[in-house]
Amino acid sequence: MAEIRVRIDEIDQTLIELWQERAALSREVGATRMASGGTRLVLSREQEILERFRVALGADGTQLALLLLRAGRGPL
Ligand SMILES: O=C(O)C(=O)C[C@]1(C(=O)O)C=C[C@@H](O)C=C1
Repeated sequence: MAEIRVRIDEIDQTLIELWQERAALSREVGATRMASGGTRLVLSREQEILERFRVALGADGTQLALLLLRAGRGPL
């Protein structure tokens, strides 16, 4: 049981780091696009991402993807 908890904690730490990395990359892409006159959001891309998470994880995947997208773009 202790061993399993060690692995769970490792996974959680990786998830936290990936979350932070994704949010930073998302902000970078958004800033680059806006600097060249583009839009802040790309809804077709967001749909693709939502669909990928939904197919892989079901309804929870959709909720997770919504949170990921929100973390990258900040408040609307
Ligand atoms: O892929 C992009 O073009 C992004 O800007 C990244 C991202 C994302 O976080 O996945 C963020 C905002 C856009 O609306 C779509 C996707």
